[in-house]
Amino acid sequence: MIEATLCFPRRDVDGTEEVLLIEKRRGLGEGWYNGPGGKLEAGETPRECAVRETREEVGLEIDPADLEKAAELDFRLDGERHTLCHVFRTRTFAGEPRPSPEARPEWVAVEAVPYDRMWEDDRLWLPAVLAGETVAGEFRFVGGEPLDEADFADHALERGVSFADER
Ligand SMILES: Nc1[nH]c(=O)nc2c1ncn2[C@H]1C[C@H](O)[C@@H](COP(=O)(O)OP(=O)(O)OP(=O)(O)O)O1
Repeated sequence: MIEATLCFPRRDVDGTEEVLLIEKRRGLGEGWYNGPGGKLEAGETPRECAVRETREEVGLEIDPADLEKAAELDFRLDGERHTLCHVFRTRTFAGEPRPSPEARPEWVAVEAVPYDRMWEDDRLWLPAVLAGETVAGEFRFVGGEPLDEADFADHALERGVSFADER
């Protein structure tokens, strides 16, 4: 099973709530919008991975302590656990987003998140994450690798979960 992260930086511009998304330029979900993120490296905690991936992909610096854990997503493919994704959000970061070979960053109004250009599961959990809730979800795909070409089948979502035991 792969362990991965997603990070959603937030800001308020003259009363409009925005979230930093990326258009992914390569890898899983290429061509779709998502948060910065990626796979854990050996010895890394999810929090450390989210900080590193956000730095590598869009150039923002985040103190790991400023990340708030928002979700745990269990992506299953053909009945097997495929990817466990840890989702974080933060309003505290340094720097200006810049593009990289992996990602083209874009500040988007929370009211205008392009769900039709994202993973099909995102519309089920991202609104809650952007509303400040905590969620745990299981999302089942069928049809074989790669995950981003499989068919989304069904899901279960729990709200108001506690991540107190986060490593
Ligand atoms: N169903 C899904 N919905 C979603 O929103 N994000 C998903 C997802 N399944 C995987 N992801 C995200 C989690 C993680 O941020 C990313 C993993 O993609 P990659 O394998 O391309 O990782 P990396 O960006 O680390 O790539 P490498 O640099 O090649 O390791 O995709």
